[in-house]
Amino acid sequence: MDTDALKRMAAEAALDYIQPGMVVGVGTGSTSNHFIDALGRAKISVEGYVPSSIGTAERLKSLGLRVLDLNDTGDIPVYVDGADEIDPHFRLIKGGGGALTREKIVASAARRFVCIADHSKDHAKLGSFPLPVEVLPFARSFVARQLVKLGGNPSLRNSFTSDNGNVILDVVGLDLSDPVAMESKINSIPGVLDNGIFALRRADVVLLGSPEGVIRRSNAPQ
Ligand SMILES: O=C[C@H](O)[C@H](O)[C@H](O)COP(=O)(O)O
Repeated sequence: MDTDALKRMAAEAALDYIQPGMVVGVGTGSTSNHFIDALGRAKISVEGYVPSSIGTAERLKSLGLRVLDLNDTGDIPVYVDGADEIDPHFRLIKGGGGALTREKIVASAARRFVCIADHSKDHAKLGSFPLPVEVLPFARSFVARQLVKLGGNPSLRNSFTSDNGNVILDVVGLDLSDPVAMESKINSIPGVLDNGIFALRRADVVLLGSPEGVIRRSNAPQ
């Protein structure tokens, strides 16, 4: 079974967490795109969807699904999104597609975060995927120097501007053995919008597509 089929399997399993009348947060990326397509087929009568990126909003609209502005909703019952790495404590690295800042905002506004991925994203510890950091263009070089002081080796993502008009530094070499501490340290650098460590706001449920079926892990009472 190819990776895309495993992503689709996890995405379709996330429909179990969607109830009529809900406001649903929707992530970004290829796995989230499968989730959007599954929503389009399922036609659940939700109140609407809060997208984590312009691309996600466009895909939702193209399927006739109602898009809501986060500023017009209260707390969101559920957020569904993919990840680049997942550790056994439900902590994540995200931002391979550069949508990490809005993703973290919508995830933080959600009462339950359901993370969907193929099983290759499952890692004993975080750190093999280069950590995306969204940075104001004005502060790019300054932030890069601070990341080097933290032990990292940043490189500018080529020809990429985020939905918020910013650049992404992809950082290798950081010690992520304490993800909460590193998430906070990086975010305290002036000019950093956010970074792709999701440890302060972890996933609550992880659904992994695997050749044996969907592996379900839960971090919270259902
Ligand atoms: O910025 C992008 C997101 O964090 C994605 O959710 C993440 O990169 C996973 O993407 P994919 O589902 O395409 O593997």
